Amino acid sequence: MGSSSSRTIEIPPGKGPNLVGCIDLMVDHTIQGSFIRLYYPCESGGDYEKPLWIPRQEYYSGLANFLQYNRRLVDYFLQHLYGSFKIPVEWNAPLKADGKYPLIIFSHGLGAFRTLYSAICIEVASQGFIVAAVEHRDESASATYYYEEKSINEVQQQSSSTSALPTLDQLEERWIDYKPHKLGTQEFPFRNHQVHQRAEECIRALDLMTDIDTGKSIHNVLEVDFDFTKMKDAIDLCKVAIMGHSFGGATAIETLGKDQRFKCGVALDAWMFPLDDETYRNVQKPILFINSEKFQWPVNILNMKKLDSNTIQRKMITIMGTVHQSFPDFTFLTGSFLGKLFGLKGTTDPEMAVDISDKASLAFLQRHLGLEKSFDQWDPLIDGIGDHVIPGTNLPLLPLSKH
Ligand SMILES: CCN(CC)CCN(C[C@]12C[C@](c3ccc(C(F)(F)F)cc3)(C1)C2)C(=O)Cn1c(SCc2ccc(F)cc2)nc(=O)c2c1C=CC2
Repeated sequence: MGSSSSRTIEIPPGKGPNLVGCIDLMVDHTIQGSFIRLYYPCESGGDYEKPLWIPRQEYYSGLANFLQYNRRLVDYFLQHLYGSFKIPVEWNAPLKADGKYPLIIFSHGLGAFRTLYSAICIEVASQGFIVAAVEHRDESASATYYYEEKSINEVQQQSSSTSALPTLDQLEERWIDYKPHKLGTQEFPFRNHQVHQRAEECIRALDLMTDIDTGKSIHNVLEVDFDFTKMKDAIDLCKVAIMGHSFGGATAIETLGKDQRFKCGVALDAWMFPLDDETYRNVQKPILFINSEKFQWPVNILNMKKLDSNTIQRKMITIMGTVHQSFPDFTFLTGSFLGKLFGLKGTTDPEMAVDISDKASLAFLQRHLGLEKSFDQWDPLIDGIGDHVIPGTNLPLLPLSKH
């Protein structure tokens, strides 16, 4: 890492053979709709702009609110630092026509939103996947938005449009901020309700990707001119998996229990608290738990072990020298001093940590989606064999587990 002046902080580009395209998709405009940042293998040779990492100012004030620091100060600080920051993808580039791609649905953590795991999503897409990073409307995101029809009389003032689907000028933007659980109330029912809503949103995202694969005409509320009919027959709907970080890890497990179309899951530092007993009974699919060294605690690990099985592959590894924030993008975007101060970096180099997580994920996805790639070269990582990884957990578990 050069000195702070010469250092360029950036999200690493994908290591795979594909250039990565990116587009935002909201269908329909209501709070029940899907809001996705799509990463996909794209054609090379074009000259496409790179999209903003955090595309709207409102996300910064949402983050400031979530972080419970001085809202105006953090809002200003984050905007000043990251406001013009772009990610290494080709915005609105045409999909690379190369048969059917396996599909990953990605679920963000508490206080995050759809764009903050771009390093992982870009790497997976570069390896030949379509990745749909959903934005949850369960009030767990730092901020998110949807639209409502303007009251009818306002709309009548405008050109009375005949098209059934409203256009942006007839819609009102509505923002939802992060909602902390009310102190003094039970946190479990609140988070459990959210994890069920989050799973439904992942299922609806798969329904939307299924519509896109059938070539159905898609009305993208976000008036970007991406032609989704180009994705007809490009998604292998028999090879669908779900990934998520922290609350998103719990969401991945919940979704696997609800919808058999998802064939396996990768839970990155899962937060198991929101899950109910029925979910543990319902999940019958392979799961890879990739844990950080510092985030986990005994009860959370024991909840993961409740999913151990002799018949269904359930794997757990821990990447040493990592923290909870080693998975989201912020781990790349601060110098080591601030990074360690805010708990955004561990002692293991951030790129190496995410690289290990990505390789273990790809090996697990190849094994359980039946891919014909070379990701099986990283199979040892799934068994906790390799630099900076151990099998299972680093935690000294409760004596209970000895019996
Ligand atoms: C005070 C707020 N208090 C609320 C419960 C705890 C806040 N907190 C620890 C934080 C997030 C932290 C963070 C981020 C980002 C900067 C920045 F400066 F770089 F922007 C700084 C400092 C502050 C590390 C977590 O919630 C940890 N966590 C997360 S963090 C997901 C996330 C959020 C925002 C991001 F920008 C990136 C990633 N996702 C989960 O699903 C769960 C947990 C805990 C249990 C379940």
